[in-house]
Amino acid sequence: MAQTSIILRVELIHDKVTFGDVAALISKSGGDITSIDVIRPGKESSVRDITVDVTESAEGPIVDSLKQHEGINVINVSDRTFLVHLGGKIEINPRLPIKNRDDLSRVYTPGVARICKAIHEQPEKAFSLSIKRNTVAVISDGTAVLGLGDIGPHAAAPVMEGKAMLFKQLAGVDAFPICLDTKDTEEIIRTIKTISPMFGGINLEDISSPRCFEIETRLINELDIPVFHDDQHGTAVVVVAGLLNALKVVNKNIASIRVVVNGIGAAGVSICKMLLNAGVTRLVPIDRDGAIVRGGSYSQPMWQWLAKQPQVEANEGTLHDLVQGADVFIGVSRGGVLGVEAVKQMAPDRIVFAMANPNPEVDPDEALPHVRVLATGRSDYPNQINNVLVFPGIFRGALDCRARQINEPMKLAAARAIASVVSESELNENYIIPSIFNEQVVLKVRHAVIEAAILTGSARRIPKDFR
Ligand SMILES: NC(=O)c1ccc[n+]([C@@H]2O[C@H](COP(=O)([O-])OP(=O)(O)OC[C@H]3O[C@@H](n4cnc5c(N)ncnc54)[C@H](O)[C@@H]3O)[C@@H](O)[C@H]2O)c1
Ligand SMILES: O=C(O)C[C@H](O)C(=O)O
Ligand SMILES: [Mg+2]
Repeated sequence: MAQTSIILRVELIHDKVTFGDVAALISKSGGDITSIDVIRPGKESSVRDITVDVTESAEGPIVDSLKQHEGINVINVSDRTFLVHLGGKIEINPRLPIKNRDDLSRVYTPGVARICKAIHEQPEKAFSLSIKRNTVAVISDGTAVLGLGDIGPHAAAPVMEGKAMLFKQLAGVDAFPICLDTKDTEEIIRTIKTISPMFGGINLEDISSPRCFEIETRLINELDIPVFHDDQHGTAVVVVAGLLNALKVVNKNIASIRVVVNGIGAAGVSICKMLLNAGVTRLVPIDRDGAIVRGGSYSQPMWQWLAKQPQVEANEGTLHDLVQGADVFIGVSRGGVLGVEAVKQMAPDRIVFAMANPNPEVDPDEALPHVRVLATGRSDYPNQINNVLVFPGIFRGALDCRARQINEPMKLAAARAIASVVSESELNENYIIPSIFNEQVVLKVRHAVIEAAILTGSARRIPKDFR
């Protein structure tokens, strides 16, 4: 259940109600008071702001119970999550002020014309004389937004703005959110190619499968800047990083574990591929109609590819049948599809990565007593496996070395770099993956990505610290 935080502004009539009564009502309806501010003290009545952590479903009952109580006047209810979204979360700022005519004639006509001509003569100068070198487009069509599904381009915007904030804060990358009002593969490809001149990289986001595979492959081939579908590869990189460390905690070898991946969409396909590259020998990919089995026949090219891999199991069945005896469950499907009873059927020292957002495949509180290592995509539990550990550092590295593409060796290097941020002595069940606020993450990912880009010939420039 999604957790939120609300601020209740209430007036208390003192001869009818005490603050203790208010606190009891809130707590009885499932709210957790985190702070209280007195806005207006008074003898007969007072006004307070009460900040309360609630699940979305508890918000209504709390407000109703307060309203129904004599002596409590609910003046306002504001949701802190809504408040931070008022007016959007990012803005564009000039890098220098225009203070006089002289400045004006340099940044604008006539001065700017010389810069235009220079770029016209040598197009690669766009990287040094425009925002291109540090700017990434975060592009979605709104069809697979978090685990919310096809909610359209307008509703997708807050996620893309959030990614842009993270790009800037964590890696200094200027990212611009773009939501396209089309689901047509060709139109998406054409549009992205058309707007690409301003950008040094393209981060595709929340585009549903299987269209995301063709869109990404075509753009990689047709553009000379890196194109990276975050939900595929960002997720796969962070999953592999987390799994490498989780296996150390439970003392199991990657070559001997049996791994169930549930949800073979954008994230699931890329995770399966990367797991095979990392050495998994027993893989059970499952989508909503059951397992994708070795030797099976599927219309989706990526599923057909999986059906040809020798490490993919041949047994048909549902998630609940096949999760029995598994060492690892990785969910990138939908909230709540794995009950805790199924978790109990897994092998001892089980590892569960329930990564559907915003609600994981299994309730973390229910699963925790029954697993050795649990990770989710959320920030309110330990072991947050989220692609935010990947995209800022990968693009920082790719932009700094002007990479043509973000290739497999660059992704693997990123996974190892993330895993390495957690030292052997720090590693434990609740700490398999570094915090996104750990500054080592972007630094190490950037470094590893540039090194791999240089070695594989993807880099078009050697950054100063590598010369
Ligand atoms: N934590 C992270 O960093 C992270 C990253 C990417 C995606 N995700 C989450 O993973 C989920 C999938 O994202 P995506 O971009 O791959 O979406 P997607 O739409 O490309 O893929 C989802 C897949 O799950 C399948 N599915 C749906 N219900 C299922 C069920 N009951 N059992 C098995 N499979 C089922 C769909 O058929 C589809 O193939 C979302 O909830 C998303 O928020 C998390
Ligand atoms: O946006 C996130 O938090 C992770 C991921 O990109 C997702 O789509 O769920
Ligand atoms: Mg996403």
